[in-house]
Amino acid sequence: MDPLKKLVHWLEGDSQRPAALISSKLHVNKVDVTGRSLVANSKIAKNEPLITVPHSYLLNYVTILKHLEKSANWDSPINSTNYIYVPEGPIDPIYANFELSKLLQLSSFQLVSLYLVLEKQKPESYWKPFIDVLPSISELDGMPMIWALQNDPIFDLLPNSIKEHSKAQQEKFLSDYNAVQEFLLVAGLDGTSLVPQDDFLWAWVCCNSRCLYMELPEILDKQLEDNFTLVPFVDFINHAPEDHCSVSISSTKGFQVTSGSRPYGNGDQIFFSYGAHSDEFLLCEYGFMLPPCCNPCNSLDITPYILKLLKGEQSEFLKKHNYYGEYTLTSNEMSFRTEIALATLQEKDLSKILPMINGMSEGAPYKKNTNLLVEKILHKIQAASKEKQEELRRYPECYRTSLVIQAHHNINIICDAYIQY
Ligand SMILES: C[S@@+](CC[C@H](N)C(=O)[O-])C[C@H]1O[C@@H](n2cnc3c(N)ncnc32)[C@H](O)[C@@H]1O
Repeated sequence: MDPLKKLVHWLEGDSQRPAALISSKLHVNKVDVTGRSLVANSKIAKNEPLITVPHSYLLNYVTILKHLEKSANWDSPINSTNYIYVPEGPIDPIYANFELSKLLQLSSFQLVSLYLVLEKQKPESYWKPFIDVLPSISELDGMPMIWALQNDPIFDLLPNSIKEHSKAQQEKFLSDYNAVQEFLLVAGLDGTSLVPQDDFLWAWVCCNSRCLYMELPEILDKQLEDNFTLVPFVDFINHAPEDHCSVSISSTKGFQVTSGSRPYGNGDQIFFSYGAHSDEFLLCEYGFMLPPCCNPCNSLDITPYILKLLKGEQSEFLKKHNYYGEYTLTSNEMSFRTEIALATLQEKDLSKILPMINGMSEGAPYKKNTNLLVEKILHKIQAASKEKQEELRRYPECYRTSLVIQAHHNINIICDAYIQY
């Protein structure tokens, strides 16, 4: 049976497992570039229920603890999880080694990724229908952090801000991998053969690109970023900048999707917004960008260029007033932080900047030089971007090079909005 049909069959439940609800008006489409997507196959009204996935099919810290307790000599610290179905079956000798106190030190990313890798190795996992439809690592090849981990020279030709973002992700990934290896070592297991780095990378990027917000019980004492779950079928919904359908989680029913504030016609794709994200963010975290000129959240970070120009006293002033760093521009406007920093650069008497910070002055005397400074910085950025694009021509065209070109194109659109030719 086709993996997608197996997933739907699994979600239909049986005499023991609850049933998910998937509207017959939804169809899963498979396109090369955007992967799978959900499409309406007949008219859908406003606020129509489309999908409900019970907790028994959600993969997160809570459900994993419930599955692991079967093989361990401890009970999950989360009370009243009887609503989560766990199949009968033999004890797993690997999970039997897991100590609760050590397990609870793992973050959501660490635990869910570890569990995905171990369950993927089992021919009979309860989660198999879900795991079999998760994307392969090659389907997530748009994520530059993967290029960096593979030492692909094309990574270097990306704009600096994307490189910085990806390097931070890479560090987080490696630190999560080390934490999991440490956990397995303490459990007396051979971590590197049980969880090879490439397998962990697959699981980690699946979590990163498919996680949906779900608050974890307070007793787990986790960080904000740990509050996520994976949700089969709902994770086929692609991103659009404006909200289409609405998603929510109920403690009794599970994860729910309704059509939201607009109706759909036959053939319309169902989207929801992953957040107000720029193409740079979408590329780093999800491995894609919106079509050129379609992303209203795109901005250009000129922080390093401004920081280089600031004198000690000016930096101290900006730090004192919480205006140090995060200087951005969109094609329509420069951020207020950027305006303050550029005015500070021009002023000897820094007390004169305070009325601007307090909203009592628009800073008119600084505007002309501010625009000149911005132009100068953007010329430098454009020159660096041009150099990288020329270097890129030495490489054969491929998906990665097309993404690098678009990333530079996005920069040029913003530069062109400010530079007088
Ligand atoms: C939650 S999944 C959505 C379903 C996914 N397309 C699939 O095949 O399973 C998120 C991934 O879908 C892709 N994606 C989401 N929205 C997209 C969009 N607007 N354009 C292109 N790819 C998109 C990206 O690969 C992203 O990492």
